[in-house]
Amino acid sequence: MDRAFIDAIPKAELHLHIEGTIEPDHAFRMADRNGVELPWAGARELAEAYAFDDLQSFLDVYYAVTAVLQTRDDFTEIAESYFARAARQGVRHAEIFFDPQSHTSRGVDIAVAIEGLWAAVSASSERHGLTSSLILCFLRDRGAAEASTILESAVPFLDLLSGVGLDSAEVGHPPAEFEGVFARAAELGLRRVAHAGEEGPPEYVWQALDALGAERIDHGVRSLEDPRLLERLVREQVPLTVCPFSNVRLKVVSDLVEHPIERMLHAGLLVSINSDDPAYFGGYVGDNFAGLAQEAGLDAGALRVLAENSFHSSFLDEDTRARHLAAVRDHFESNGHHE
Ligand code: HPA
Ligand SMILES: [Zn+2]
Repeated sequence: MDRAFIDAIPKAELHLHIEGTIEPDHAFRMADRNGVELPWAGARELAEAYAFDDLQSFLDVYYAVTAVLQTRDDFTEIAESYFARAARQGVRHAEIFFDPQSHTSRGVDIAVAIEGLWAAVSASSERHGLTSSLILCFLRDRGAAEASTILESAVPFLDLLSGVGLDSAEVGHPPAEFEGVFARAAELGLRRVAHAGEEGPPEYVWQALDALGAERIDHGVRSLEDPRLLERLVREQVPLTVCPFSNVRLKVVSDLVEHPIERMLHAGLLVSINSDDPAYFGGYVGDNFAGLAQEAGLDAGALRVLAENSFHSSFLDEDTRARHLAAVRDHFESNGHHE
């Protein structure tokens, strides 16, 4: 399969942290413009810091770089750059995460983040040919009380949000602690997703489903360790948004060849492929698809199912989903990759 064919597969991206799309050179351009001192000498030194041992070692760099984001335009600009790159790799719909606490904790108002991102989201269809929406994530290591405060501060912007999520350092911060916050989010009409089973145990996936009412699990790769959980995820067709490059870079798996994505597909799980933090983990969603094809040997049939799953896992309405699924079918059939 050639790269152009892979990039042209219509895809939805459902696990993408917008703060994880700031490329090193862009970070330094914004830092210079805003008079922010980054703790690296330049873009090359920053890129060299992208050798991670685990989730926490990545998060330390990721939060440090968010300091460059100061104005509405900065937020608009990073979302614009992401949409431009994503569109070139076949993304037709993106449900993007943002971490407001990483901004409010530095004195940047939540309105700056949401309004800045919204300017790009609301224009993404016209400018980049892809639809998009915003999912507000709570930083689980900052606790439930702060999550409640941030959720209430987002209420004036409810129309600009599609859902809430849960991210940041997983181990030691079980989903059940956020039961009340997620219940309130549901009451506000927001969709619910949660990171679970990345570094944390299968028990956290159970909690995300049962205590939080999560409609999608972000990562969830450790679910394979629990046969009862696996059976439930298959039976209920709970979407798992898997991020292969991220899993390799954060040492959740040793390399792409060892990645369990094919096992997950064969088990009947509703898995999709996503880039997580593409500026940090070696590539965007098309790069993840291409990596799996080249290194892990995934064939056209597998890539097709993964692309279809991305739309099945999205919060798009039925008609829109059906339109995207027809585009996936046309892509494979008109290019001679019949199953
Ligand atoms: O992969 C992730 N896991 C948890 N928190 C995150 N914040 C950005 N990326 C991640
Ligand atoms: Zn993530």
